[in-house]
Amino acid sequence: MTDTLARRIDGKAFAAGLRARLAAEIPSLGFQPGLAVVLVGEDPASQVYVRNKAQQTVEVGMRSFEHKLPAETTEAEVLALVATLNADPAVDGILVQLPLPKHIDADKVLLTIDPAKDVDGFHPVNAGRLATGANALVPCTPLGCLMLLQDLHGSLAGMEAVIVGRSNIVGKPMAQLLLKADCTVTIAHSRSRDLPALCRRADILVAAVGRPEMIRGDWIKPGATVIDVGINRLPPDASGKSRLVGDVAFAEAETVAGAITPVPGGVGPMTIACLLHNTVTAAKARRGV
Ligand SMILES: NC(=O)C1=CN([C@@H]2O[C@H](COP(=O)(O)OP(=O)(O)OC[C@H]3O[C@@H](n4cnc5c(N)ncnc54)[C@H](OP(=O)(O)O)[C@@H]3O)[C@@H](O)[C@H]2O)C=CC1
Ligand SMILES: Nc1nc(=O)c2c([nH]1)NC[C@@H]1CN(c3ccc(C(=O)N[C@@H](CCC(=O)O)C(=O)O)cc3)C=[N+]21
Repeated sequence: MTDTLARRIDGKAFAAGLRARLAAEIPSLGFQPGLAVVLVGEDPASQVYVRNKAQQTVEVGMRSFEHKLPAETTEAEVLALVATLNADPAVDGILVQLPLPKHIDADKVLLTIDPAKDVDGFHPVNAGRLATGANALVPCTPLGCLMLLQDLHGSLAGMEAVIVGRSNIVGKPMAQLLLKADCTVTIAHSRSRDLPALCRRADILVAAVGRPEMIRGDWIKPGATVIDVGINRLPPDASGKSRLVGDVAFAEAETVAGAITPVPGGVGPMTIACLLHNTVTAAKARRGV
């Protein structure tokens, strides 16, 4: 423990700045980038998230195309919609909200998205490009984490980074980005031995597990930078309020860490801002600007 609390990394403010820079750039492009979001089913959390995305898309001056389909939609219908969006010249970015209902093969849907419009960066072509150091559309959440880290530290060269979680959406692309930024990278997962000891090596600790407050204060090296990707909604307490917490026990961690992202207000807002950023990048590349 140290006497001072960790610096809180304000992802919400950084994301607002990023959106303001996009809003300033878009009028000079000579065309209006368009983002299509596909939502299958009625999951209330996804509906809120998709509404936020659509609102922020319009606020920065882009076109938003929302496709809300009922939960019973067939896989063939989703594939046909993606094909239509691939062919639509007004659409620069396509995002299919995950998770999809169980009867739809998500990998098959992601493979159908034109890699040039894959603003989530989930298509294997973009994952392969990122892994080999080529120009890629990079998954939004890890891209947002990298921006926060570079804003705080400048160069990350030589730093020990430990990422807990190895999903294709967060953990793996985060590792690729930190490796590219010259960190020494360790990826931990559910089969890792002595996770607390692994975490204590980290100058940069990224938590992307999906387990509320799993990472404790005494797993953190004093002064380390902690990036908490986890978004976990706890069941309502006695007063009926449900609370959002990360994968890190924040109150403990902030007495040890040098800097830490809060939940909410940390990584989450960066994900949406990076989605808009990727849409502008994809639009410029496709239209040869
Ligand atoms: N802020 C944002 O914008 C976003 C937040 N999220 C949040 O981030 C979190 C992670 O998401 P995502 O990557 O999609 O999740 P996944 O469930 O796809 O992956 C979780 C990873 O954590 C690992 N894991 C699970 N339990 C343990 C454990 N006890 N010890 C060590 N590792 C463990 C798993 O290991 P294994 O591979 O061995 O099973 C897996 O690699 C979630 O809370 C999600 O809601 C996700 C996307 C965007
Ligand atoms: N194809 C696809 N791409 C995604 O990027 C994707 C997805 N599917 N499915 C779901 C996850 C989750 N995700 C979040 C994004 C922003 C916040 C966010 O803005 N959070 C705010 C507020 C959250 C709240 O109050 O509910 C915050 O952390 O401050 C959260 C979660 C993107 N995901």
